[in-house]
Amino acid sequence: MASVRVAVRVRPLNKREKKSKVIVRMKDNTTSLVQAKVPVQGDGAKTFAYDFSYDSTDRKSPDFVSQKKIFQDLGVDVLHAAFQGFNACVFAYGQTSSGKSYTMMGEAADKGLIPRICEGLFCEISARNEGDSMSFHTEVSYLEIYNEHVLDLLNKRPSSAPKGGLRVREHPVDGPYVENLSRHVVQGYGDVGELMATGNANRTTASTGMNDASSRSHAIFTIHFTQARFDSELPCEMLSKIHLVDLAGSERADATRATGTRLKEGANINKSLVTLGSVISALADMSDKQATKKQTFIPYRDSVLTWLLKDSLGGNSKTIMIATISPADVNYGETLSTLRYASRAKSIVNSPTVNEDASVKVIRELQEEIARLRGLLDQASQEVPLTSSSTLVVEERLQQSETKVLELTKEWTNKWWETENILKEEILALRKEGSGVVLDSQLPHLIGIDKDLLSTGVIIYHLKEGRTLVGSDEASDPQDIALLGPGQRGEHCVFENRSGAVSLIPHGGDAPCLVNGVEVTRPCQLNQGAVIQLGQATIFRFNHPTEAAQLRQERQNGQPSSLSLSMTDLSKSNQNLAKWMLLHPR
Ligand SMILES: Nc1ncnc2c1ncn2[C@@H]1O[C@H](COP(=O)(O)OP(=O)(O)OP(=O)(O)O)[C@@H](O)[C@H]1O
Repeated sequence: MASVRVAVRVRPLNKREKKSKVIVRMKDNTTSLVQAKVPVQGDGAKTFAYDFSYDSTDRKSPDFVSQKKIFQDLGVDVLHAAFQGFNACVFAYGQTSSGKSYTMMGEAADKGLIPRICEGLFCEISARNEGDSMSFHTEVSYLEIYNEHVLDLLNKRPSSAPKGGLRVREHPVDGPYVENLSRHVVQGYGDVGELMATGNANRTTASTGMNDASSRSHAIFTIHFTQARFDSELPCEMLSKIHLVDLAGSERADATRATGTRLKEGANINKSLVTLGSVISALADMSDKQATKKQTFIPYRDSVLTWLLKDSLGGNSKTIMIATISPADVNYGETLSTLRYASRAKSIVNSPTVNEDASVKVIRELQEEIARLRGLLDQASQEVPLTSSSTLVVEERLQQSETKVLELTKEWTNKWWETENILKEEILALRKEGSGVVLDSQLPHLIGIDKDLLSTGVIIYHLKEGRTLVGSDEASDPQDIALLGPGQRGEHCVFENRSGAVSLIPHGGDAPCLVNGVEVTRPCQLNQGAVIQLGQATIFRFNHPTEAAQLRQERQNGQPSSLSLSMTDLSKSNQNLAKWMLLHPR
C-alpha cells in the first residue's frame, strides 16, 4: 500500500499580476493562503500540510525551489520505482497559467520533470549496462485528450486518425489502454527529445485571457520500460509504465474571457477535471471508510482522462500529484480550491505491485514446482518410501516440468535477444502500430518480397552512400547483396547512392533488371515505392524515407504530388511484370 504523494508549487508573479499582492506563504512542508481583503483574527491564513511545499516565487530567495530540486525530490523516486518494476505516475493539476507545463516539460534552458526523468532513465541504463548483465528496452507514447477525444501526438497522419479520436479499451489484466496508439522504441535521450518536440508541437494550445500559450488538452506522456536478466539461471523480466501527465487548466470562463471554441474546450476540460475531482473524492472516502469496509463506487469511466489513469488513482502505481498555484491575490478562489483538491488527494491509497512478465512468472512457478518434486523424491529415498508407481508419477511430472522450463526459457531468451539485436542497428526503429509492428529505417533501402511461399521474415537491405554490388556467389569479387534464383548473374547490377539520390545501374547482357515492370538497360534513378525485379524471381520494393516524408508533407499541404509512382502506375507496373514473365518463362 502507498499513499499518493502530494507536492504544491507556487510560481513567480507574472506580468498580468504585477499589481497583485502575494498571498501564498510556505514553511517546511506547509502552504498557507492569506486572505488579503477580509482580514479576520490574525491574518486569516488557511494552512495545509503536504509532502512537499515548493516556493518558486523568487529566484534570488534562499528558499527558492528550482526545477532541479523538484527532479531530485520527485523524479528520482519515479526512477527508483521504475527500476524496481513498479508503475509510476506524476500528474500536474492547477489553474490555467499556474505553471503545470513549466513544471512537467519546462523550457529548453530549464528543463522540467519529463525531460529530466527521461535523461535520468538513460543515464541509469548506461551505468547499469556497464555493471551487470541486465538488458533494457524502452518505448514511449504521447497522447492528448482534447474535447474528450484521444489523439496520438506522435502519429498525426490523417489516414490513421479516426474521426472522434482513438478508442479506449480495457485489458482484463493490464487495464485501460488506447487502441492503435503508436509506441516508439527509444535508445537514448536524443530519440526521446525528438519525439517530445514532435508531440509538443502537435499539442493543442491557444492564447487565452490568462496564458499566451495555454494547453487546451490533457497530455499523457508514457514510458514503457522493460528490464530483463538471468538471475541464477532464471529469467527475470519486469515491465513498468510511467505516466507523466500535464493536465489542462482548471478554469472559470469569466477569468479566461472564453467564448466560442475556447468556451467549449473549457467545458470539456472541466468535465474531465470534475470527474477527476469525483474520483479523488470517492477514493479518499473509501480510504476513510476502510475501517467500516463500505464499498464506494469510483466513476472512472465518466471521463476519458480518469479511465486512462485508473491504475494511477487508487490502483497499481506509485503516484505523485503536483498542484501548481499562482501567488497572486486575484486568484485567491482558484488557489484555495486547488489546495483543497490537493489535500483530498493525499488520502488516496494505491496498491503498487512489481509487474512481472507473464511467461517469466510461469517459468518461476514451474521452478518452484520442480524444487518441490525434487524434495519429494529426496525424502522418499531417505525417510518415507513411495510406492514404485508413485515414484514414477513424480519423476514423470518432474521431467515434464523441466522440459517445459527449458522450452519456455529458450523461447523467452530468443524473443528478447532478437529484439535487442535488431535494435542495435541504430538506423532501424521498431514501433507498434495497432496489432502490427512497423520497422522504420532512416536510410534508403530495399525490402525483399520473396516468391518462395515457404520463406518467412522480412529482409531489408540498406543502400548506404556509395555503391552496393548485387550478384551471386559466382562473381569473382564478393557482392554486398548475394542472391540466388533463376536469371541471377554473378555480377547482376549495382545500386549507387550519391547524396541520397539512388540509381540502379544494370550490368546488361543476360542479367535482367526491371523497374516498375519495365526492363532497364541504362542507369535509372529510383523513386519512393518503385518495384524492382532482378532476374526472374527476386523482387524488391524500394523505399526512400526522406523522399516519402517530403511527399507526405506535400500531400498534407494540398500541393500537387510529385510522387512518380501513383496507384495506376503501380497496377500498370504489375501488368508489365506479368507480361515480362510470360515472355521470359523460367
Ligand atoms: N516556476 C516557474 N518559474 C518561472 N516561470 C514560470 C513558472 N511556472 C510557470 N511559469 C511561467 O508562467 C507561464 C504559464 O505557465 P504554464 O504554461 O506552465 O502554465 P499552465 O498551468 O501549464 O497553463 P495552461 O493550463 O493554460 O496550459 C509561462 O510563461 C511559464 O514560463
